[in-house]
Amino acid sequence: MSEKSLPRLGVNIDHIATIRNARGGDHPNPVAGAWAAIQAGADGITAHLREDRRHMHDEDMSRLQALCSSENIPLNMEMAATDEMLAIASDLKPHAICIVPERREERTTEGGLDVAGQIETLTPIISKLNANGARVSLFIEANRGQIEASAKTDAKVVELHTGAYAHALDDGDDEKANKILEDFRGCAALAQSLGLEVHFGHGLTFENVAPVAAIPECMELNIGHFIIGEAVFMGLDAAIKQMREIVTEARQAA
Ligand SMILES: CC(=O)[C@@H](O)[C@H](O)COP(=O)(O)O
Ligand SMILES: NCC(=O)COP(=O)(O)O
Repeated sequence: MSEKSLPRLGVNIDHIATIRNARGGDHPNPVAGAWAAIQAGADGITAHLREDRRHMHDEDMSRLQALCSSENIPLNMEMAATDEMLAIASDLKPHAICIVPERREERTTEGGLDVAGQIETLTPIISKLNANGARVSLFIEANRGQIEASAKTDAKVVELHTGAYAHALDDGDDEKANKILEDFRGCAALAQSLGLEVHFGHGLTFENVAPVAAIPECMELNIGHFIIGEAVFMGLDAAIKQMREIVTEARQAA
């Protein structure tokens, strides 16, 4: 079988900071976690600086950027489209920025960004981030209207939110999960045809990642909560390597 291009594996280290913050000290340190993830073969580090700073803190982001640039590994900063975050990102200059929706009261990122409904406010922010040297992605649901709107901005990438797919499988609703996978395939092809690179992320696990990794347009997967949780049982190195193995096998078999 000929070698197929493999999706990059971005490891999201937010929830190392969640554990650290439970006690307010410095352990476990997310930057040390990022270093360990890089040693285990992560292709990139993803970190979400939330407006409420529930996990990553500003100084974590500066230290992550220093680590990633010295290791020559891309840092993907997730952020809301606010003036505060734009100013931080402009100083930090990470390799990539993923603009995500944020609701202060939410438990996690519960949906995709409404690019179609906010195109006027998002476009100048994306342009400023681009001018600052970042590759900008938009975290959206697999919806054709959102993809078409994303292509009208200066963003180079869309990351399709896999949360609803993961929840459908958790609920045993295979029919719904399969329908969402069909949407992923159609939307990934549409996005690529419009010149957008396609990433996927949120709620991905050893159990559910394979069909997503098999989508030929998928260039990057961003996975955090499950890998960090699984590291409690098998170690971070083994969890990342196992995820990489599943992703590679899925893509090679596609
Ligand atoms: C956008 C996204 O999906 C990530 O930010 C990730 O889920 C981080 O964890 P929380 O959503 O729990 O902050
Ligand atoms: N953009 C999604 C991400 O970075 C990781 O999401 P999760 O695996 O923590 O749910």
